[in-house]
Amino acid sequence: MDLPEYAIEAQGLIKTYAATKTTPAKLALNGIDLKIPRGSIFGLLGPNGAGKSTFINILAGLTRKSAGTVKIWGRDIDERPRDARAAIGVVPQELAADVFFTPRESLNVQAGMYGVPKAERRTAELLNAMGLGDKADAYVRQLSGGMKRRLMVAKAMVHNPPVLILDEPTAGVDVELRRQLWNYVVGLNQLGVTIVLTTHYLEEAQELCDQIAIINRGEVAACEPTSTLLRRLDTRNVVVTPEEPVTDVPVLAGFETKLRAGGSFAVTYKTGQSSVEQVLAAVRATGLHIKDIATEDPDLEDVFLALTYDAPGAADPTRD
Ligand SMILES: Nc1ncnc2c1ncn2[C@@H]1O[C@H](COP(=O)(O)OP(=O)(O)OP(=O)(O)O)[C@@H](O)[C@H]1O
Repeated sequence: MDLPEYAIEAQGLIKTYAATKTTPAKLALNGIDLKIPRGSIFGLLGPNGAGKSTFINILAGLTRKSAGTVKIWGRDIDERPRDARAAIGVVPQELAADVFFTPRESLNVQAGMYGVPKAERRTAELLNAMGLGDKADAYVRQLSGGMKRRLMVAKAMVHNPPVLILDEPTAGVDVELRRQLWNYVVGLNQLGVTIVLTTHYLEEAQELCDQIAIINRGEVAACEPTSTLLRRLDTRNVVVTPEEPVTDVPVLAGFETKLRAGGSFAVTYKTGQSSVEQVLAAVRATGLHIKDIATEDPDLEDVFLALTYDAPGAADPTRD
């Protein structure tokens, strides 16, 4: 069978939520074009209200789009809605566990809904993979928030979909469980599952995703390989540790400086305008002796802020 080049393709996707008695109509997606390559771990980032959940809910068949086309695993959601939906597993943002079932029952019910024959069910395997093996027969209401979250990932995978979508999966999950969850997700990706996730943990997206789309006000502000996105920001820091720790940040002509822990300080420069050499010359000119230096690349937080807050229309009050 030919595999599609893209796990998900959206073109000209528009969603307007209809007005109600108390709220005006809301344009949540304003022409989204996105191609999510098969086999990738793709991050969808954006501020609150950017439209990420709307996009995911359209993929999941929970929200109707207003215009545009969407293909999941090459299947158009209008022409082949059932086939398209069978190709994705979605872990929603809200914890919506069925409190009357045990995890084992919950997975079996879900598998039944997707028509997975009993012989092909992987209930025990999925529960073990999510660290829930010993809770298989506990009541779901006795599980912690992190356990419920992992149960939802297991549920999303019962029909073995080639695409797994996680809407802010680590919100409210502690650091260790988050690690475990990501290890499992990366493991699935290595088996060939395409992963799409939304997260507010920018460091996490930077660490995990090979490609990132930044959504802002219902539009794609950027969609690039993570490394390209990071290179876009041309500011760098040089962290200088002087022989004698400083308590006041030195004033350097033409550079911004900030105090760091332990008497070090960071000097920010633009790669297009200056060089590390020039930074060091400016430091020496103040009479300081340099013990050590380190350079820092920008992190996604910087890129994100630059793209979402300087984007054209960002200050347009008519859009909210
Ligand atoms: N059912 C709805 N009816 C009307 N407006 C809605 C509805 N759902 C979402 N919106 C609005 O559409 C916009 C996009 O919301 P959406 O939930 O998709 O954003 P998001 O990027 O997922 O945000 P968050 O990170 O907070 O989850 C927001 O302005 C939101 O208030």
